[in-house]
Order: sequence, then C-alpha cells, then structure tokens
Amino acid sequence: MTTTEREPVVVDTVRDAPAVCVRGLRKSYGGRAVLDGLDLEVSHGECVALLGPNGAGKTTTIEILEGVRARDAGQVLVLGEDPAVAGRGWRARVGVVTQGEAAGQALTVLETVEHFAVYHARPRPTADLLEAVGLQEQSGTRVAQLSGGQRRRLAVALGVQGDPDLVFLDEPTTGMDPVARRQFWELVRGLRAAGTTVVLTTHYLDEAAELADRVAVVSAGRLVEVAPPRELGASLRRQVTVTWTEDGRPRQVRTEKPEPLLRDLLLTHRHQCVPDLTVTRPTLEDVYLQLIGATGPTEERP
Ligand SMILES: Nc1ncnc2c1ncn2[C@@H]1O[C@H](COP(=O)(O)OP(=O)(O)OP(=O)(O)O)[C@@H](O)[C@H]1O
Repeated sequence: MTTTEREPVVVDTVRDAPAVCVRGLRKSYGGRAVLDGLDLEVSHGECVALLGPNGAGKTTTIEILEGVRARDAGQVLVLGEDPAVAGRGWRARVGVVTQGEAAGQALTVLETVEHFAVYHARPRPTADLLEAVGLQEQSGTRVAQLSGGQRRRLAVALGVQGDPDLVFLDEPTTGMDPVARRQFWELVRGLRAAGTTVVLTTHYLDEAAELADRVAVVSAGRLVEVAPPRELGASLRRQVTVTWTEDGRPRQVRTEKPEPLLRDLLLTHRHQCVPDLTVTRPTLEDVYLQLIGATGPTEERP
C-alpha cells in the first residue's frame, strides 16, 4: 500500500447507533394522549432509569420498546431494529421483566427456570441464576407458594436467563424487602459489568441513583429531563433553601446566593441565634418533585 492509499473507513451503523433510539413517540388511549412526543436515547452498555409519577407513561413506553404494544407515531429503534416488526433473532437479544406474573403456579422454582431455559440458545446456568436472585433456598417451592417479593425475583431471573444484550425491567423491585433489593442491585451491576444495556422503571429514587448512569424523568408523556443522577435538575440544585422562624411564623426563601440573606438575618438578630435557621440544598427527591411539578411555590430571591 502506498502512502497515498488509505484503509477504507468502515462504519458499523448498527453497532455505532444507540442501543435505544426514540423520536417523537406518541400513543393515545381512547383519544387521550399518554405519550406526547417522547424522545430518548440509551447507549450500549448504559443503564437508564425511567422515573415518573403514576400514569406518566413509563410502562407504555417500555412496552412499545419491547414490541408488545403498538405506537401511534414516532420512530423507535432498539438494537438497530423496529420492535414492532423485529423477528425472533432480535427477541433473543432482549430480556423483559414485566410488572405481571412471569410464570405459572404449579411448577417449582427450579422446574420453572429449567422449563424456560429451553427457549434460549445459551441460557445462564440455573444454579447461577437462582443464586444471583437469592432463590436457592426456594428452588423446591411451588410458584404459588412464593411471596410477592420472591415472585419478582423469579421474574427477574427469567428476564435475564437468556443473557440478553439489553434488558427491560419494569418496576423490578416493587414488593422486595431491603435485602432482596440490594441483591437485585448487585445482579444489575453484574449485568452492567458484562456490558448489558439496562432500561428500568422505578419509583425508588435511591434505586435510580444507585444503578442508573442517567435518569430520565417522564411526566405527562414527555421527557422532562435526562441526566446523570447527580446532575439532574442542575439549575434547581444550585438553589439553596433557607428556612427560619420570624415573629412566630415559618419563613422559607429559595436562592442561588444565600450569603446576602444570611448576612441580613444575622444583622437583624444582632448575631444572636436566628430561630430554627436551616440552610439546605435540594436532594434528588426535591429535584424530582420539582421537575414533575409536584411541589408548591416558595419565596424566590435572584
Ligand atoms: N390498555 C390501556 N387502555 C387504556 N388506558 C391505558 C392502557 N394502558 C395504560 N393506560 C393509561 O395510560 C396512562 C399511562 O399508563 P402507564 O402504565 O404507561 O403509566 P406508568 O407511568 O407506567 O404508571 P405507573 O407508575 O403507575 O406504573 C395511565 O393513565 C393509564 O391508565
């Protein structure tokens, strides 16, 4: 090869495309818009948590991405294919944990896991899977006799049994006790470490902060904001809330620069104790509640 010749640049468009790409997604039920132009991108190997109030459209979104619910409009690509028409090869690469029951009632946990193993080309070993979700001791228990949290664990086991490239988890830890939740978090971290893309919905802010590279806040069928948990609502986070009691009444001021207010307060009180003075920055929960418009107005200072 001469110096003027170049290696051809090969662009693998499927590999370079995001794992999930959603543009202008719309869905109505009976004329009522539930998804109103939602946009979302998830990179390969990323974990994105969808957060939003009840009825925001999270499950509808995730079911459209799984290919089990039809959309009205918008573009959707999951692992480079449109889920509405993707075939068996695509399905084998996508794991799903729904909010509903994943298995029949009469079989034992072990029988259930082994029963579903035949649907996968390379199923994860049953013993590993039961250990990962903390169900070893229940392997001989019938599904009908499992607690709600144990059933969620079984659903998670079945969702990741085929070692998928991407897994959708719809409220995976609802009903789990704190120990089971932490076990589940470990399982998700293990999936992430193996390069699996994870899209999950949750109502637990600590779970989103713990697991997600980015949190996508959905409200009224639109994406309000998407950012790493620590950066979510950056402008809101700069706001400091100062509270104190004045003439027996609680006062609250939100400001980006609390110093002048604090100086005024200290001067007014002649550098004595300002009653019930607190100075706080918003938590993830505060930011989330503001993003979805669930908190009332407070006094603002520039
Ligand atoms: N099959 C359906 N027919 C009619 N309305 C539906 C249907 N499925 C969902 N909805 C409505 O669409 C809205 C969004 O529901 P969705 O389940 O997507 O919300 P969500 O954000 O997942 O809520 P939650 O946090 O409570 O699970 C809700 O008002 C719900 O009642």
